[in-house]
Amino acid sequence: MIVIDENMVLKLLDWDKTFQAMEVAMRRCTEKRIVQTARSKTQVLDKPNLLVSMPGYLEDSTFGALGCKLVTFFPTNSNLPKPLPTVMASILLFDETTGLPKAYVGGFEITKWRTAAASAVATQHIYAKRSKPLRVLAILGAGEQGRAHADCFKHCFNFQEIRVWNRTASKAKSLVDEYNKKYNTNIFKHCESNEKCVRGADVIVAVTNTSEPIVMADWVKAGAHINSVGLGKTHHSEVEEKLYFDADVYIDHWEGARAELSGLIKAGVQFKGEVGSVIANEVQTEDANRVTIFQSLGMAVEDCAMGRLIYDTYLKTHSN
Ligand SMILES: NC(=O)C1=CN([C@@H]2O[C@H](COP(=O)(O)OP(=O)(O)OC[C@H]3O[C@@H](n4cnc5c(N)ncnc54)[C@H](OP(=O)(O)O)[C@@H]3O)[C@@H](O)[C@H]2O)C=CC1
Ligand SMILES: O=C([O-])C1=[NH+]CCC1
Repeated sequence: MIVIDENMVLKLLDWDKTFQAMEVAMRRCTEKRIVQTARSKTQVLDKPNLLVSMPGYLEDSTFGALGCKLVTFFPTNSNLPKPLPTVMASILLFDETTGLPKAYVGGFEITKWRTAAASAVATQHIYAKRSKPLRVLAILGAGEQGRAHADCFKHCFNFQEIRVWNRTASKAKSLVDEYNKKYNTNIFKHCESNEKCVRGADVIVAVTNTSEPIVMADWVKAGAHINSVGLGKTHHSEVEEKLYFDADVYIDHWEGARAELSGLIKAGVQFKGEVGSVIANEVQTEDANRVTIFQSLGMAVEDCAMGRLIYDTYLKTHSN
């Protein structure tokens, strides 16, 4: 079995290929060329800490794979004397003919990259391909995912302003300073409040652990697109609930949504469709003034596609 550790994974990752892998995973999902069930969650007794297993099979000549991601979600890690990431992951790939384990692939970087790229794919297909404005991006949350989204959206789109807000302001300020230097630009701007960050933004990315809404309906401009990524207490705690009734809400996978968005479903929110069906041009939002929301849950087959991409790239670059 090949071991591809986090350092190696980071060397092999590439935004364009990650975007392509997410497009394929989402599209195959809608074409029913995947198998994945709702994730199973093992909670560490009375703590909020979870071990989550995400097995999946994706049929595709380029990105297809049989694999399982094991992900830990330990929000208490941020309070440790030496903080550790709150989301960590490992991916196992198996030979789809024999079932033999093929590779262990570190899943920490992959989880960041593929989640950010899934938001970018959703933004491209639900929003940008309708020739909607891409002037101001608002990122709420400057943790691992906030940083990955900042890199990914800088790479995939051409925003004139990328605003960043974080509950702990110093982290957003560090991100802004670091990214303006890294990209030799001044488009990254720190926002003192989530309201200032959201008002007037064309595209909004929420990537926090909040269990209280941080994107209020009245602040969101007509026709804006929101990627809500954070898990929080439920998978829809970042956006004020009333906005879900006035928006077209897209999901990554029906089965995952039924299991993990039961709160929204019980409240009566209807989902417009999977992102895969938008990629396939089967569903689209027609009204330019309607807000769109991608409620990102994350899918096992996204990790399968990434495992395959990294495995193949590793073999190509380490042929001996
Ligand atoms: N949909 C998907 O596919 C995936 C979703 N996720 C989810 O994305 C979220 C972010 O993950 P990640 O960046 O790795 O986590 P980090 O721990 O690195 O960052 C957490 C962020 O949430 C903020 N936050 C925590 N509590 C609150 C609160 N009450 N109000 C406002 N902000 C708060 C933190 O702010 P501060 O700095 O002030 O503490 C920080 O910006 C998590 O909920 C995670 O489960 C992760 C992977 C995949
Ligand atoms: O899909 C994923 O890996 C996750 N979703 C929420 C936390 C981790």
